[in-house]
Amino acid sequence: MTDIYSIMTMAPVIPVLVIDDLDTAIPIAEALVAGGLPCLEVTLRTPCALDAIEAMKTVPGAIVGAGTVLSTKDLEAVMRAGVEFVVSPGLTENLGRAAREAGVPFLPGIATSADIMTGLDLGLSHFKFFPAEANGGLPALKAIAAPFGMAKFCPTGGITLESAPKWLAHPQVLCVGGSWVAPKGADAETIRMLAAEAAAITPS
Ligand SMILES: O=C(O)C(=O)C[C@H](O)[C@H](O)COP(=O)(O)O
Repeated sequence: MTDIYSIMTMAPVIPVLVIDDLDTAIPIAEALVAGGLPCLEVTLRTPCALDAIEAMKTVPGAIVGAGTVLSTKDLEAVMRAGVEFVVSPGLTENLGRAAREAGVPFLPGIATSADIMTGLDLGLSHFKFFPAEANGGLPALKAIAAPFGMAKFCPTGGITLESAPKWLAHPQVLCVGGSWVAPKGADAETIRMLAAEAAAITPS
C-alpha cells in the first residue's frame, strides 16, 4: 500500500466520482486512467459505490479510493472492498484513529485550524480543504494553512478547470479534488478528454 503523499502527487486532480450505475464504473475508470488521472475517489453516496470500487480495481493503472467515508463502519466496508486510500469530508477522532490503525492512506476533510490541530494530534498531516470555495476559497486556505507549514492540502468543493491552477500554485497544495472531470451522464470519450485537460493543468 502506498502513502497519502504519493496518492496526492500522482496527478494534479483527484476525480470525485458519484457512480449511479454499476455498468458505467469500468468505462469511467478506464477513461480517467487513459486521460492521465489514475487516483479515483469513489464517493459512498450511491448504493452501488462499494461494487463500483471493486469493479474499478480491475482496471489496469487505476488507484481506487473511497470518498464520503463518514464512520468507522464505512471505513470497515471500504477496507473490505480493497480501497487504496480513504477520503472523508470531515475529521473525527474515532475515524482518524481507525484509519491510522488500518494503515490506509487517509485524507480527512478540514475547514478550521482546530480541525488541523486534531489531525496533527492523530499523526495526520495531509488534509482535504472542504468545501474549498464555500469556505472562503484560496484566501481562506492561505490564512488557515499559514501556521501549519507541515500540513499539505487537497482543496475540494467548487473547484474547476479554470480555478485549479491558482489553487495548485499554493506551496501547501499538492492536488485538488473535483467532480467536473466526470459529469453525470458523460460518455467515456468526453471523460477521457476532460481528464487529459485536468492532467495537463500546471500551477499559475
Ligand atoms: O462526498 C464527499 O465525500 C465530499 O467530500 C464531497 C465532494 O468532495 C465534493 O462534492 C466535490 O465537489 P465538487 O467538485 O464541487 O462537486
